[in-house]
Amino acid sequence: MDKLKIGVVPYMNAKPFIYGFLKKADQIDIVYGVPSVLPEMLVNDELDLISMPSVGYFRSTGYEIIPGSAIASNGLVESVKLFIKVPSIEKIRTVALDRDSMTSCVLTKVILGKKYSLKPEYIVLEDKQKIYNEYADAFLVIGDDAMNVREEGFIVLDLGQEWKELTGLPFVYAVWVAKSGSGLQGLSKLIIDAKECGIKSLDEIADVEAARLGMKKERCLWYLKESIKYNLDEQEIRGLKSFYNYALEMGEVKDGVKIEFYNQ
Ligand SMILES: C=C(O[C@@H]1C=C(C(=O)O)C=C[C@H]1O)C(=O)O
Repeated sequence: MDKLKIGVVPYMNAKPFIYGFLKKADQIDIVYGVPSVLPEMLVNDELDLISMPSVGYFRSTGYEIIPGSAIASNGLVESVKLFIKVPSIEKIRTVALDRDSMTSCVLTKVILGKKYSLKPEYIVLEDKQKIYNEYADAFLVIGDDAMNVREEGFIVLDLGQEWKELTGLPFVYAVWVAKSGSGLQGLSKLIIDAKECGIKSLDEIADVEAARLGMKKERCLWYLKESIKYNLDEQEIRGLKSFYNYALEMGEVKDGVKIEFYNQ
């Protein structure tokens, strides 16, 4: 039988799932890609299943969400941050958005628009090192890099926390998605099993990640245990629907997309 090709983000937040997938290397091939490139690989049938940026799901049809798992936060996320260079939030006129991101680019627009009544110009942040130059007033950085930015001289907004303050809900950055009618069996169990295996091994994962990223193990463990949430339960689904409504109002997603679950 062909191996299942799973596309995942290369960040620490996906490592609990990856840890479990690696235990089934005889059945699974893992392909790493940043959030802005994975959806296209699913469309082109290069992959069977991906951690789909929530916005990617809401921009298309023909996908289904595998129940039970997500990459989410309920308050502080630590790895999705807006670094503001101007002296106050109200002074932001230009924002450079991490080119690797899809969901958090729209989250930035929702937070600045709805919480701070701002409509800045948005440009692309091609190279994260450029945030130390002053070519925009604020910079969105996601993933592991966001945790290693030198924060002196910036006002920093944690967008997971900002979302929680705006809505009182968790925020879902990515869901697990396959094409509708792909006929693949047992996907929900496969992902839940992988996640449970990873969650039992967070201590070991934190050790590896600390060495990989040059970070303290305690910080990695806190991030993996407290900041990132791995389940897609009722509250997360409410957060996802609320985000869809905001994104729709801002013209960022397709009209009429439903949250459809994969049930094979
Ligand atoms: C929490 C994060 O979530 C990621 C952010 C995404 C995005 O902004 O498009 C997509 C997938 C997630 O894995 C992060 O990048 O740190």
